[in-house]
Amino acid sequence: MSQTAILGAGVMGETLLSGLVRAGRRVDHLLVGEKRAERARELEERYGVAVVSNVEAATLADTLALVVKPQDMGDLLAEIAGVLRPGQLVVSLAAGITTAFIESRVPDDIAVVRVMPNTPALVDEGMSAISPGSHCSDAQLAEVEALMASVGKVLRIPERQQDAVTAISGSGPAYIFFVVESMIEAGVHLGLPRTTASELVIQTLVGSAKMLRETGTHPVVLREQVTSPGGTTASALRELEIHKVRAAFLAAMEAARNRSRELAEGI
Ligand SMILES: NC(=O)C1=CN([C@@H]2O[C@H](COP(=O)(O)OP(=O)(O)OC[C@H]3O[C@@H](n4cnc5c(N)ncnc54)[C@H](OP(=O)(O)O)[C@@H]3O)[C@@H](O)[C@H]2O)C=CC1
Ligand SMILES: O=C(O)[C@@H]1CCC=N1
Repeated sequence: MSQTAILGAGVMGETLLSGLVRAGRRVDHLLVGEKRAERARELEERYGVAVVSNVEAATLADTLALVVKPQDMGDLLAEIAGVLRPGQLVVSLAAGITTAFIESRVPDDIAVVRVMPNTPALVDEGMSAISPGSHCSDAQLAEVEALMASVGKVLRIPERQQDAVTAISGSGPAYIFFVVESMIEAGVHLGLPRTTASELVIQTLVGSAKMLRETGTHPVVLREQVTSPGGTTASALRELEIHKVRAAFLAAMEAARNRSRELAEGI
């Protein structure tokens, strides 16, 4: 089997690494590029994976997953470009960074794929959107699809949709955690013990998510089923509308989409 290297093993890089290990990928077919010695030791102990320099990883691996911050991508590409060879596949998981940005910094015969993953990959419920660069073959795109399928669902999308996808599923888990946190706090305000409020909210979230996925019913219909005429839910939803929560979600996701575009310009 071919060697895969993960360059940048922070939150998302380690999430991918752990998912590949869980999916049965042999650790001797994985490499990690990490510059901090302490972090390298931690990853070696936790996964038994070899942690090497970026240049060594880029020399040895067939597929390179770049999982550094968008602001660090230029430096990383400058560091490894000289050792890249024809036939290698570069997969970027960074927000904002376009395949054109990467292609302009690596040799012509390197295939590039852009991926927007999310952290639920940690529990194999990730959502990844993938887009091929200008000279990526179907087989190479399928390889990335298989790589990300080991930690959840994968969608192929045109690259022009990547900034919007980043705003929805890439950042999405944070919005959901924010809602959960807010509901737990509300439960505490209403006098419930924090543990009770947490259990109620988390199970409600899991149950609602399962209903959405398993019934395929539109969320409006599911919401209406909960909303008894003149009842408690109608009172709550009226407050959410008065406080413009729907408009706030739209504004928030537009801001995330715009930030993704800015990251591409190195702002
Ligand atoms: N977190 C998330 O939910 C998601 C993140 N992403 C993308 O994943 C990427 C990483 O994000 P995230 O994991 O959150 O960020 P982190 O800061 O947790 O991880 C980035 C890692 O890259 C390391 N790093 C920086 N420069 C280099 C280098 N030259 N060589 C090797 N490693 C390097 C950093 O080390 P050090 O700390 O020592 O600088 C750090 O460990 C970003 O591009 C982000 O857009 C995409 C979707 C979701
Ligand atoms: O906040 C960020 O920039 C990254 C990209 C999507 C989720 N986290």
